[in-house]
Amino acid sequence: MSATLLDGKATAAAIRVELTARVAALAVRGVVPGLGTVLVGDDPGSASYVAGKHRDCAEVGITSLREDLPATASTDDVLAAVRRLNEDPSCTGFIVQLPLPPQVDQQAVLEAVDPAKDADGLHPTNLGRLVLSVGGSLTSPLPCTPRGIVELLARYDVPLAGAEVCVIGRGVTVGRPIGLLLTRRGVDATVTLTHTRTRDLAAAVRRADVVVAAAGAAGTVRPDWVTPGAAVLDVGVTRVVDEATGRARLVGDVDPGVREVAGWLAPMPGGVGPMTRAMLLANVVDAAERALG
Ligand SMILES: Nc1nc(=O)c2c([nH]1)NC[C@@H]1CN(c3ccc(C(=O)N[C@@H](CCC(=O)O)C(=O)O)cc3)C=[N+]21
Repeated sequence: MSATLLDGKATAAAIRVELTARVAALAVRGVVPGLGTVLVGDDPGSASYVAGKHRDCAEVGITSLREDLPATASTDDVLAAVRRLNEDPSCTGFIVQLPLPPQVDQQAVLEAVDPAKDADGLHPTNLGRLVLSVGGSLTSPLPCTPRGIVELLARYDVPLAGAEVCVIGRGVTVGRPIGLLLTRRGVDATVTLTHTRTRDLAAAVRRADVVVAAAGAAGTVRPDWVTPGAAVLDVGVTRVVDEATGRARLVGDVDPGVREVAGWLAPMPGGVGPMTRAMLLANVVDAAERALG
């Protein structure tokens, strides 16, 4: 038996249709949401992600604004771009594409974003609000990938209440915040956060009903570690060069054999990535609705 695919591509497309209707309703009230992006340098991967975000915006009726800076930009140059978007009323939400070049103070840049316009949900104020809200409604933006994962699991009715979740990877965009979402009242999962120094990763994965693989290391999750029927979400993206063809391709953290053991699988590509993009749009539309009251 092969796992049921958690189809992030199709789910994200359905979410974009829902968002298109909400954007049309905002237009009736005289508001057009606008997503800004700050892109520093010319990394082809980052450029292609940013281009994808602007395509998504066009599809749902969100205006896009771009601040493209050279790879040599200083912290002050990036802070100036952030301030322009903070002050631009046509920009209702924006992101600073990560990673930033080493000479730019990433922490200072993320803190300079107006928390009300933080489409990534990565501003300290919004991460803090997430820490502080154990239950009840959260009106601040959520980090896009964690929100996308919870949304994908919910739409496929993967049980989370009382479930054991193993998160692999302690990164700020996925591993650290996702436990906060999954342990909220009403979601009620139990979360183990593992990382490169975890003593027995295999044992932690074997206990899990849900595995979130966000380590960024190809083949981390072995088929014999996965409990039959578990849900496995592949969040890793690693560039590998094919020995035979010499061509680069992207691979996830999950060994291909896991598909035969898992009950559900969010593959890479086609799983969590498209959901991340859809949640960015959702954060922008949410912010525009909140601004109207
Ligand atoms: N401020 C900021 N916010 C981000 O959200 C952010 C970032 N910086 N830096 C880089 C990472 C990476 N990321 C991805 C989003 C979608 C796919 C995606 O849609 N991937 C496709 C395959 C690749 C493709 O088709 O381009 C898929 O999984 O099906 C991948 C990666 C967002 N990031």
